Amino acid sequence: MTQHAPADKQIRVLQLYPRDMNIYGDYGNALVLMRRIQWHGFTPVMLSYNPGDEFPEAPDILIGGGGQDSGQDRIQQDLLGLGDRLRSLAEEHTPMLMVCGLYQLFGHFFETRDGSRISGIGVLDVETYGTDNRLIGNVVSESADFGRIIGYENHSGQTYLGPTATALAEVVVGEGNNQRDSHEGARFRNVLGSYLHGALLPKNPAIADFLIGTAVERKFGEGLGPLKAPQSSPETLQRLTELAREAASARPR
Ligand SMILES: NC(=O)CC[C@H](N)C(=O)O
Repeated sequence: MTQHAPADKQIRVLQLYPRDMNIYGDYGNALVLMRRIQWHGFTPVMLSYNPGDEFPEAPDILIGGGGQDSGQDRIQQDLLGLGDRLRSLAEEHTPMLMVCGLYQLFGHFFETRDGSRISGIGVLDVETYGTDNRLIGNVVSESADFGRIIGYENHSGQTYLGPTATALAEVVVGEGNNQRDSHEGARFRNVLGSYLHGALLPKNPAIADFLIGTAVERKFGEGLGPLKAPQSSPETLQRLTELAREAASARPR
């Protein structure tokens, strides 16, 4: 079986700020994308961007993870410098997944508990306020676009959607964006923001395939075929995913 697609069929995945923004298993999202891109018959290319780097050309998918408030503070200036470029990519329907700390900074701002503001780039119409309450534990949520989304939250910031934001999902178990409404995450075009780590994509392959399928459609004008994993049947992969989802859903918070 051919495991490698021709080099011209590359899908370029760009990880934003992996040095500072990459906790609670977020790197697993990058690994899942690499593997599934290959299983879908394309060549994955992993790129990283840290403060001061040259921004890689033509990324097809962007991902970003969570971090401490101090990490968010460290990347703030650099991220603001990328604002125009990232807003254009979002407007052009580039698929992106931003988790927790970078979800907050893809919004307008994160106001920490001491009242200082870490500015965001406003791709998503959301605002975040630090609180004394840390929201921790597994989350089960329902999304119109992706079905049941399961993950793990750990944040003290609480996020509120503005008038032009759409929630990614509604929480069934856990807290999600905040303790007042039941929203989890946000979506603008193909940009998904979510509080869920764990990592998110191993337990939610529907979201991984949305990111990959959107990238493939935009770049090559074709849809995704069936998954071809060299060592496992699709049924085995499905079963492993289900076991992980069941285990996470059954754990107490
Ligand atoms: N897990 C995270 O990314 C946390 C983000 C932010 N520092 C908060 O506590 O809200």
